[in-house]
Amino acid sequence: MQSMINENKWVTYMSKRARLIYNPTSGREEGRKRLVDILQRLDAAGIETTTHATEGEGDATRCAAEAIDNGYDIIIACGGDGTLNEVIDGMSRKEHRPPLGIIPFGTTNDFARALGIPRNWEEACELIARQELRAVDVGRVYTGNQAKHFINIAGGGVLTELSYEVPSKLKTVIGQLAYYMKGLEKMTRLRPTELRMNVEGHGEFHDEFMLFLITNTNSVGGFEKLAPSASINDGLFDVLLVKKCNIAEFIRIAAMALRGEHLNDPHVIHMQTNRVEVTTPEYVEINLDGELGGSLPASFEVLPSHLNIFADLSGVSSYR
Ligand SMILES: Nc1ncnc2c1ncn2[C@@H]1O[C@H](COP(=O)(O)OP(=O)(O)OP(=O)(O)O)[C@@H](O)[C@H]1O
Repeated sequence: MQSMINENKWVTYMSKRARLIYNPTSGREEGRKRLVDILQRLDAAGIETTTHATEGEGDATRCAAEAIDNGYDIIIACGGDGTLNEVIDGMSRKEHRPPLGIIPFGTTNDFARALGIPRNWEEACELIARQELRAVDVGRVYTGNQAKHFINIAGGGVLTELSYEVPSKLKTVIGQLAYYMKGLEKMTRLRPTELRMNVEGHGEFHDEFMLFLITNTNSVGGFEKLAPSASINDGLFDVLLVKKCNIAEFIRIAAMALRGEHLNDPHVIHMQTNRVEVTTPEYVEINLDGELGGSLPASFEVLPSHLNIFADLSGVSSYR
């Protein structure tokens, strides 16, 4: 607590304590280089910030949970979608969840893009300083009796394995292009998977599918029109299924998806729901926000308005 004299009156104000969790290897390692500037900017806004540099997988999850236990007023995730996913996972398990700030320094930054959080670090800090909060839905997935969380997308099928196959060094050097290069390589290995999906309100789907996607936002892997009706606070997932097809058809559907014209294709099934169960006789890995999240069988549910995130409520800021 600090005190100061303002117009001859003693005014007492509480400065806020923030825990900034950053991944020094994210994107082009920009977060690490900008750290001092970020701390100065937050300090000027009355936010006293301590930092934690993540050392590897799972570290951001642990650190976010500890920060809540230690009574921090604000948690800030600084990195890419993987770091953000881990922070959200750590926070979503807790009963008390302080506001979350996001400074995007990753390669794709899907969630920041979906929320209109600027890619420019100064503008992202400005949003945190302004302290306008937006409630957002979080996805919870159970595999066995283990629960994990995602903010942007969950999925399975051959192409969703893409993101964790791109080596981080390659991502650092050439950014988003790395995904597309790896994607082209993967096309040659494309094959369908037998899935049984129980979609609340829509019934059971049992067929061979190229992939399934369960999205919480409308911006996924650079495809900004993948689920045009998806909203981060409607209490619903958008589910997309692509039925068995050949490589040429799949490339055609992917090209249509870039333009947001895929939903009427006969190979594509699109639904909105708050709960999905997926089983398969095969071994199918699950992708959560771009990272490996276990394997099927799994059940997915929406936690409506589970987190409060610093965002621009006027809609003026945008990711660019
Ligand atoms: N010090 C570290 N060295 C290597 N990997 C780390 C380190 N700290 C965290 N990680 C791992 O790196 C993963 C990816 O990080 P992150 O998403 O922030 O960056 P990115 O992959 O460049 O961005 P994007 O996910 O937007 O493509 C995290 O899920 C985390 O498990």
